[in-house]
Amino acid sequence: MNLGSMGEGKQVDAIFTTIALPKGKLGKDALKLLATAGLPVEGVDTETRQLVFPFPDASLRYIICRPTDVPTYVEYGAADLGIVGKDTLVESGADVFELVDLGFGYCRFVLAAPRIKWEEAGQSLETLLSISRRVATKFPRVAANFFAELGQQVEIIKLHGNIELAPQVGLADLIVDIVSTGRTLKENDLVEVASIFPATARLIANRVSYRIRYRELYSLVEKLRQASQSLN
Ligand SMILES: Nc1ncnc2c1ncn2[C@@H]1O[C@H](COP(=O)(O)OP(=O)(O)OP(=O)(O)O)[C@@H](O)[C@H]1O
Ligand SMILES: O=P(O)(O)OC[C@H]1O[C@H](OP(=O)(O)OP(=O)(O)O)[C@H](O)[C@@H]1O
Repeated sequence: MNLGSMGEGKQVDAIFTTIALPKGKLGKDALKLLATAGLPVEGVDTETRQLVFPFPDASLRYIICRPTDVPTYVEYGAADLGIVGKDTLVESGADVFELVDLGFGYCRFVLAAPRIKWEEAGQSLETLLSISRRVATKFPRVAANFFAELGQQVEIIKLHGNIELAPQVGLADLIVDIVSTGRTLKENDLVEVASIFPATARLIANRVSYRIRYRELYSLVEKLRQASQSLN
């Protein structure tokens, strides 16, 4: 919920609905979803330096965020709605409503190991984990939950990208990362040794604004839900 300026030099107290859009891999599909839902998208680009796109006639504005920041903008109410990968959402631990599985941006979390280590362990996860204790990941919360469920104690090393590098230079024995085509694992001679959970893009909402502005937001959410169904 935000107070916006309505142009013509005239300041009007208009309540904009703010939607946080991710730049990067999900940006294009997010814009396609908005267009399919009949929302304005003229001139919106998730990859430029313009970070706010207001549409006063529709009382709507989009803000362009780093994907990992989308849950934060929504949780704090700087955005009413947001589009974010389930992977990022779970990792953030943000207290938001998860409203719609939008279907695009499919990937899945895996535990992966260097092929040679996996073979040395006789392709047994138990054996592998008895000799491999350091895990590199961009997703420490997801990794910690996964190992806690297995009842395994490991050391988790947080990285910000190119996770597949860590086992090649001895920083870690294993990685927890998202996989889509599997190409990156293959190119780095890593193999999936356990599947954790799948992820797709989600529509999320700020808990307070979704309650207070239920009517407007519900109608927007339904348009987006129907658009996602028609695209999948
Ligand atoms: N290889 C992939 N194939 C398909 N979807 C992916 C892939 N990698 C990531 N995703 C999905 O796209 C989302 C955004 O990924 P992207 O690489 O654009 O940003 P990021 O680097 O994870 O975020 P940040 O820049 O904030 O760290 C991920 O959270 C995930 O849901
Ligand atoms: O299975 P694939 O289709 O090869 O995709 C998987 C890769 O995509 C993601 O990386 P990203 O491109 O987001 O870069 P990052 O390492 O900087 O996170 C993920 O972390 C893998 O490295």
